[in-house]
Amino acid sequence: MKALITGVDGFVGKYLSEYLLEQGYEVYGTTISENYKNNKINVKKMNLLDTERINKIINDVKPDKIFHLAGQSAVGLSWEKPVLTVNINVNGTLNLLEAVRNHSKDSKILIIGSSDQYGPIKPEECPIKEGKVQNPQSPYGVSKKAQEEMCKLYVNAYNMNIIMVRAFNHIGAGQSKNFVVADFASKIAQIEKGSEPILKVGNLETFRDFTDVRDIVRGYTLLLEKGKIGEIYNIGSGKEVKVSEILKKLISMSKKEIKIEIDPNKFRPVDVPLVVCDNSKIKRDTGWEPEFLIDDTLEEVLEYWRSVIIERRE
Ligand SMILES: Nc1nc2c(ncn2[C@@H]2O[C@H](COP(=O)(O)OP(=O)(O)O[C@H]3O[C@H](CO)[C@@H](O)[C@H](O)[C@@H]3O)[C@@H](O)[C@H]2O)c(=O)[nH]1
Repeated sequence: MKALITGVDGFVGKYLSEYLLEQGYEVYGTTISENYKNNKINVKKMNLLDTERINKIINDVKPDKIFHLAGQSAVGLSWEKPVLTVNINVNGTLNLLEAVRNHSKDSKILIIGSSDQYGPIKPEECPIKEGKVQNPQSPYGVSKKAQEEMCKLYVNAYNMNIIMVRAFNHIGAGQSKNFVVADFASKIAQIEKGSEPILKVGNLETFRDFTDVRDIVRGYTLLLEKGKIGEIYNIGSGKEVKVSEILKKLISMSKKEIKIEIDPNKFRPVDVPLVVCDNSKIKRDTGWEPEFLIDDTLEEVLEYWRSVIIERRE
């Protein structure tokens, strides 16, 4: 069974490729980077906006399963780079769909969307079901909604084998500092290594549903094995945590005295206050259950940053 992961060198791609290898898949992965090497899988350099290259790779590999992870995934960054975000997330996905339609129509494709597509949610609408009307409030959320609309069209018009997932926040070792847990943990590790003991943070009042990335990649794999074509699935733990609580937990794992400073530059023009996943559909159709506990994942993320941050010498 051949699986192709776009964006294999990203945070989720690295975990997914390991998991698929363990499951016995022959793994192919695309990257935009010149430097990514992994001799356990077949790595192909590919830019999602290079249609010729995408067509060639899909035609050569003809994967049984495609996990489309490549994209611009940071909500904060999408406010700074809205055009890039839409180009990669909408046009890039469309280029992939066209290549599959032309050269490998039987491939099953998992398209990664986001809970950010829902936009602001009232407490009484939580946990959020897939049927909730979408009202995205960031360039990123709008791009992911548009991506999904294109996919629905390709299922209806061309009978393509596409399953769509809306992922809620996920965390783990190796995630970029654009995301809140990695941002906080990396700064705590820096402070432990001698930086000024001031932790600058953004909006601590929001609630998010955090899931360990290892649970997420297992869910993605189950969706392409057992999910229904043309359907949309939420994936997330089903539990909400306040961002201030995450900060408190991480700081309590450190022996250093740390002063918290609210930095207005870290606030976003619009920030969704509350997100909680109703995961009953993915559980029902695939048997997926989250396994990791958030406190254990936070410990591991902090340990990871401790291992990569170098001692500061004055
Ligand atoms: N990054 C960051 N966020 C902070 C900080 N302080 C507070 N926050 C708040 O922490 C929350 C989570 O921020 P992110 O980790 O950047 O995640 P997100 O905006 O919820 O987006 C993530 O989740 C989506 C699913 O809901 C994903 O689709 C998206 O790709 C991303 O992973 C936001 O309310 C953000 O304002 C900080 O110092 N850094």
